Amino acid sequence: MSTELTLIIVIAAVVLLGAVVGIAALLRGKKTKPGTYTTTRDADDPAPTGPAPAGTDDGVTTEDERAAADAEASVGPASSAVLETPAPAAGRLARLRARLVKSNNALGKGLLALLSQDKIDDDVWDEIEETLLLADLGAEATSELVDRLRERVTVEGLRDAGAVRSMLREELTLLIDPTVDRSVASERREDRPAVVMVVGVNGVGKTTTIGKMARVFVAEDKDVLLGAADTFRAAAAEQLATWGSRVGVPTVRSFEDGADPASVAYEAVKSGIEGEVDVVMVDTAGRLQNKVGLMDELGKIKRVIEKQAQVDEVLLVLDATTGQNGLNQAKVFSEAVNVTGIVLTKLDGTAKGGIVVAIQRQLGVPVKLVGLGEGADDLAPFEVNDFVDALLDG
Ligand SMILES: Nc1nc2c(ncn2[C@@H]2O[C@H](COP(=O)(O)OP(=O)(O)OP(=O)(O)O)[C@@H](O)[C@H]2O)c(=O)[nH]1
Repeated sequence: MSTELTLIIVIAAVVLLGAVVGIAALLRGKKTKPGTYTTTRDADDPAPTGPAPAGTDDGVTTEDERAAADAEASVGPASSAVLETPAPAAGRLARLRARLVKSNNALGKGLLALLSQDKIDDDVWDEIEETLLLADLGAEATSELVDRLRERVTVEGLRDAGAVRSMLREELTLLIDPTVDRSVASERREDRPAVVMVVGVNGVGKTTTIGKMARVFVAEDKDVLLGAADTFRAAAAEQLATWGSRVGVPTVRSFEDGADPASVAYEAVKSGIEGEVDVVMVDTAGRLQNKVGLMDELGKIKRVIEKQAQVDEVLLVLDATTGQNGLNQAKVFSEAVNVTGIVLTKLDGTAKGGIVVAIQRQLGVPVKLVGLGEGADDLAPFEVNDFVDALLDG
């Protein structure tokens, strides 16, 4: 073979290889613009930044527009030297069951013992009722459950311990309602990320919950972005950014004292749209000078976000140990923003697991997630069957 022919073959081979690599790259597609991160999980990804957005003329108040235009949020640290690998979310409630069992022995064991007695007279029914009320089930659900159990005991007669257990399991399951959709919006809709706002009074565990949820989404291989719109408490943004950086999730925050929370929320969602992430989670303040101010602020944050994307989920975080007080808070919040789900935290620290039932029934909003400890992965999707099992099998 002549040298020229060999040269031609080599050149042709190089051109062919280049074409194949080029086509492969095109086929793989590009999710984000150059300069923005392609996944939140690469430690060396540059964080997205962008100019402050301008207000729009779609009928939202001037104040809201100014909030959007004044945004000066910036992205906090997105990388950490060693990224943690969060535990998968599936089956977490079952895995964390011991935490519930420990705190809810009184409810499950108490009911089983009472219902397994040879003779269930009025005094026993009173005790059953008291046990349920003490577990924070609420008056309405308690009387409904007692009526149902009385009817069944009368019709079906007294049974052995196994039968009593399965009767209780059936009735508690019905009460908590296994048919309710408890999924949390975390899928992109057309060209927008899912937007999740997290609200609740201070100290209930909002920031911690967002951090834990970010880990759940990362475990599901989703791109996540956090927005630190709790500008009331200076350390809150730092706390949120730290949670994010542990799993390579960036946080949009403002370094300005007392920055407008709506601006930060706007910037976060804008970055999320530009970076084509799957889900943006916005943390909010739980404390302001007064209740009216807080509620106004939450409404404003939501309206400002909605200039660019629908708010798919408003999660209200409630501390399970606060009982009835938590319910009163919930009512106030649901007047300000349309709450779509409850995260019940600190369920590991209370024997009052019945609050799950009371909250759902009184608010008409499902419990979607439960916090079962301070650990990074101590948050579980709420599963009715696992929850009832934990109550009864302690
Ligand atoms: N035992 C237990 N502790 C929890 C749980 N969730 C949160 N906590 C703790 O509750 C405390 C308050 O949590 P934060 O996330 O700071 O609360 P926050 O609602 O963001 O508070 P503000 O930013 O002041 O509004 C922290 O010490 C958390 O570790 C849980 O499920 N179980």
